[in-house]
Amino acid sequence: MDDTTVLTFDVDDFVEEFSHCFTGECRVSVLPVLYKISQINANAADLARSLPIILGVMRQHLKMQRGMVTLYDRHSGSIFIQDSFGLDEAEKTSGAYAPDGGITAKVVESGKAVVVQHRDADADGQRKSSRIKSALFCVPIVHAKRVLGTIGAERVYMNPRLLRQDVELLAMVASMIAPAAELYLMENVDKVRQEHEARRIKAALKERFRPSNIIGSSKPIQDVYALIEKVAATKATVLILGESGVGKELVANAIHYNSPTAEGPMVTSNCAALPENLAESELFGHEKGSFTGALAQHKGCFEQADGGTIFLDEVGELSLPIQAKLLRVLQQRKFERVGGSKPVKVDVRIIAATNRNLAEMVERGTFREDLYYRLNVFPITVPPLRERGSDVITLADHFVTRFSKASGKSIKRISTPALNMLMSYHWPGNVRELENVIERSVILSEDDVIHAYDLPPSLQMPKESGTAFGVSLESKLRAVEYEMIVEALKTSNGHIGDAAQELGLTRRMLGVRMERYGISYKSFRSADPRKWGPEA
Ligand SMILES: Nc1ncnc2c1ncn2[C@@H]1O[C@H](COP(=O)(O)OP(=O)(O)OP(=O)(O)O)[C@@H](O)[C@H]1O
Repeated sequence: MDDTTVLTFDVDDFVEEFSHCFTGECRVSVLPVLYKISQINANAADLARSLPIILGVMRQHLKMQRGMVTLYDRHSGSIFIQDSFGLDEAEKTSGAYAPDGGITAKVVESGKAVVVQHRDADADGQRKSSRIKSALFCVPIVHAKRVLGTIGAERVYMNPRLLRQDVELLAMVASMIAPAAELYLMENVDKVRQEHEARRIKAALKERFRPSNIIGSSKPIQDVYALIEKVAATKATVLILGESGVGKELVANAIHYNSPTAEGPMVTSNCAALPENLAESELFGHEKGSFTGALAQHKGCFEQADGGTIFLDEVGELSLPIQAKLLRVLQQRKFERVGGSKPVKVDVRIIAATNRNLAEMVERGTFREDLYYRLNVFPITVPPLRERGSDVITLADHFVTRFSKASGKSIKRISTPALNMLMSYHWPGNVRELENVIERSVILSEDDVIHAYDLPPSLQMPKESGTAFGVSLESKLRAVEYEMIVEALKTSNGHIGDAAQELGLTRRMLGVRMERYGISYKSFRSADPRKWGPEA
């Protein structure tokens, strides 16, 4: 059992209160360390270079087990770990502290030092001795009355006087490095913020691209999940095939973020968007002065992806000369930058995707056969939405939740006729089209329901979609009439009399209309609102 005490100090009071410890043998051991740190600070003009040395002194001379220096960006309200030792990978890569949690945040908020002491205690929690087992402490880096960051450390202490002395020492180090921290934040604020943003986006992407976040539970998409799981653990080249908008990029991300190099970069290059003359430089980089406008050396996508994954989207669009270069990288894992002669070696996993029929392109001579075989090591075909059955509804529900949340609406359901239309449509644009359709319908919706008339006319085309409605005024009116009848029958639980009354029609008039649309009252005797067809 241990017993924990948290103490908060104004650093100046603290230094005064414990200055008695700054005598005798303590003082003798502290002075050389302080001198060393002040030298480091004076010699290393910028913070990024002096911090590793200061942390080294903390580790070697002060025998601390963990140490970290954080910086505080007051504009974004974020606290970043600028440098550290002894932290585990997760702590290091998490990179930032939420301002509302932990002692670092407390120190930034209050501008006061915090010391957390762990003491030995009996099994019943009674303090056994005043001996401190270990302590965690954190002091603010303050300049011109503004908190710029913190220095924190953890150590096992047998002697409480040593703890006081260390806190005092780090408070002095903090005030020594404060001007350099101020300068660093001023000069690098954009970089610091971008790095933080990149970390945040990466964390968000990782979350978003977990296979469990790929919506759908139909058999064809479950087969895709199984392939993702199998191949993610390997370094094999993957070729993702499927129509436009089926979710190929999502699959590529799921493979990367579940692979052993998930912490490495994931660089996407859209091959279709690369102009012929720039494609080589974009993919493989260029040397300074290699062509007009090459003002500096540029690292291409392959180099940027070193240690991670490159995703070559729309690979079927690459020209034959670039295909030849790509083949060489796949064979040798090395290339030269444009205008360069030194080979660059990279360790990159390659994922390519296309909505084209590459085998056919090989036959026509527009895609290199050898490259095709190099890419086609582990093909994954993502099925079109029209073959995924009720995934349409699951995805539609998912997008309704997402877009209604984003727009501050509280849409609760999709009406039965609207679900019917979604299910009958052939979705040439696949999930992307469904996403756009739902986003639009959420904007149009005026109550907490997505109605058939909130859906775009393209979904009401009889020839393509197989629904009963067209785009003319007449057919729109029929769509509305159909929906009103279905809704009234649902409300009345299939009682034609009640439904007719609600609609202001006679029973006979409603019966005629129901017959016209092939609606049976029986299917509304079920209370399940998720039954998407009146005949279901
Ligand atoms: N199963 C899914 N679950 C959730 N969202 C999905 C799913 N599949 C696709 N999406 C969404 O649909 C949109 C299109 O997906 P994506 O860009 O991955 O398709 P693609 O096949 O790569 O398209 P293209 O061939 O045009 O590049 C994205 O916004 C994506 O988030």
